Amino acid sequence: MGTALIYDEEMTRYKLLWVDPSCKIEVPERLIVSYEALVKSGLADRCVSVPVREATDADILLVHSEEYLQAVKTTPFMTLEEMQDFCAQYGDVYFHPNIYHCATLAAGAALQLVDSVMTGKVRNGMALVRPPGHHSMHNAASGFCIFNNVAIAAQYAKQKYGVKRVLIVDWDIHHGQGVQYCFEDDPSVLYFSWHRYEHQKFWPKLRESDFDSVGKEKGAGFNINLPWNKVDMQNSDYLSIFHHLLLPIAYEFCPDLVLVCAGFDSAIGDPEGEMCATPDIFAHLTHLLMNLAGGKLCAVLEGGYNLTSLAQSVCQTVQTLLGDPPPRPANLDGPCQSTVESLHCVRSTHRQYWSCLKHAADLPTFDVSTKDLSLDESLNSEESKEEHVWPEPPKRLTPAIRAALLLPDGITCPDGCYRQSVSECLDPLIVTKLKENILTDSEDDSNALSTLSSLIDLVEKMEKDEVCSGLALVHDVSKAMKCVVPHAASALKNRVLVICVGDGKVPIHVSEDGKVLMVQLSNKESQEPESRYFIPVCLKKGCSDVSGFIQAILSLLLPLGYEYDPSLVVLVQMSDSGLCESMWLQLTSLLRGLAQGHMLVLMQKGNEACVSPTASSLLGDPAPSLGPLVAPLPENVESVEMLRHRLKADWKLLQTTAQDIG
Ligand SMILES: COCC(O)(O)CCCCCNCCCN
Ligand SMILES: [Zn+2]
Repeated sequence: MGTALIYDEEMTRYKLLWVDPSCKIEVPERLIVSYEALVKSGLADRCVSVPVREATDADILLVHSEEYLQAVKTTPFMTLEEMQDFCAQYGDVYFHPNIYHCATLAAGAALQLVDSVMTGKVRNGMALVRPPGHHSMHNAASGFCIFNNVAIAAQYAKQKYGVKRVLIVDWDIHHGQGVQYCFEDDPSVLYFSWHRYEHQKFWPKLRESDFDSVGKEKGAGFNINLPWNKVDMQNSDYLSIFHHLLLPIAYEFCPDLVLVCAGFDSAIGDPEGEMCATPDIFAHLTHLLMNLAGGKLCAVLEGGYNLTSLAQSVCQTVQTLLGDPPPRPANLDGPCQSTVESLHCVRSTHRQYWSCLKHAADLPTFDVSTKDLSLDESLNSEESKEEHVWPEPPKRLTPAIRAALLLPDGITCPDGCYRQSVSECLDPLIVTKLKENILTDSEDDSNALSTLSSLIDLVEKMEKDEVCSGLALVHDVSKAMKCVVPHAASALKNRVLVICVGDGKVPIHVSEDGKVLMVQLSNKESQEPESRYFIPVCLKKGCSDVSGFIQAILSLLLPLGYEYDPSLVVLVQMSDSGLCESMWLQLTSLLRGLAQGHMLVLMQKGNEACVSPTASSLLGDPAPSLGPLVAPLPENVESVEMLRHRLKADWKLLQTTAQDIG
């Protein structure tokens, strides 16, 4: 199934007709440069083009009042003065004779996207729309928004498709107060928004945008606000919030549909956001959401005012929706102090609502609301705002072969995958190396020899970007590891992240040089690790504690993986991994976000049934939903937390509390 792209140039046909400094950034070119970048990059052609439609009155009345709709309907017939008077009652929004029509198309586009995804016509999609939506309220326009496109889409999905749970992720840099108000008491819609806040000094300057607005009555816990109290936030800050706040709750909530208020004013260069996160981060944010709801994800454009970073960010998002692995995240750092404070506050505030946060620390004792008087922001006047420059996002080449499989005879190769032939012509150099290090002389049977040298051949194709990912079903995964890992680590620029799932003994000694980072997920008592680069994660009852396992992945393994930034991931399914298939597929899919998708999966013969589903993960298909999660086993939470506490000095992306940051 493909990716829908919804765009209609009619939505470029309105603009600001008078002088208003607060509205001048919302220009038609925003849509034009975004669409043109998708066309120029060839991404538009890879999408399924879906037409817009006009939202009906009934659609709009799902969120807005009759009188508000009627009032907006009169604007096309207003004089300029009447329009300006009409705007004066709202904040930071302008009207135009054609804006009502465009607003019905923007809302209609979001509904077309929901229809396309919910009917299975496409897997996911993006709608490029204006006017944006997340500020508009039941009775009022606000912040360039007329109708709340995403809120209408959520109500529509519930009403028309009986969707039980909708997750709305709002990565726009402004708080979508309109969405918050709409679903405040509704436990079927989980609204997550991060937003520039600066202790209520930044627009829309609302007290209810702070982290303690958790929702009301039945909706308590289903509204999550992450305030950015400083600017210049970076990729590490954004990833930390996803790993330690949004994703654990999202997996526990287990949505049937994910809607994204995809505003790109949170990208570097934007005059509103003044953040430093680079456009490629949106590939990772998208990727990290794509394994929820079985991949049913609808992204709807909100803000984004730097035409360069907007266009780049839109392309990063769409390319990931198409299944291409994200680019390697450039030089991640840890989250900054302000981020960790906000993270700490939100986690402890939501602890009572979400079992994944039960272990979260208490609210910090120090007064988090200390205005940072040291650097008076007002000094930060126009002149001193240096022009941000950033490199073009890395070319995300899509290797000719997305997944190459090395399978024993008799096992069919799943569709879309390339069968790695067991090489006949063995490279004598490799043969000797194998004989010396791996094969005991007794069994230098040609079969093992050819399998292992084919494995090496596969890894080399991955290094040359001829192949994106690989899967090998072998007799002995330990031997395969001993053959592949040292070989891959020996290449100069390589860093190899090895994840072993299962209780077998890891057959590789991990040196301190950092070329290999080994993580073993098993139910073996966690002994003291031999080296800084061997991390044993002990999960009782194997991996049947699904929520304990997903917690370990999201708040331990992924932060480690992103910070380590490997060039290759080797994922080993030891014989007795005891992992349920859907958990295994979530792990495979999530790890694809690393190493630009260069992942080699080693599976023990006997797990034939798992080959095809794993291959579809390697092809970019979303993993099936895990279903609603119960509380993780306390002893698993305990062991993961202890490990995290021990490792966070070395691995800064593991920090979640103000104390952590030291
Ligand atoms: C939902 O639309 C996307 C948006 O959130 O970006 C709208 C932002 C309105 C920002 C209003 N203040 C502008 C001050 C100009 N310096
Ligand atoms: Zn915005």
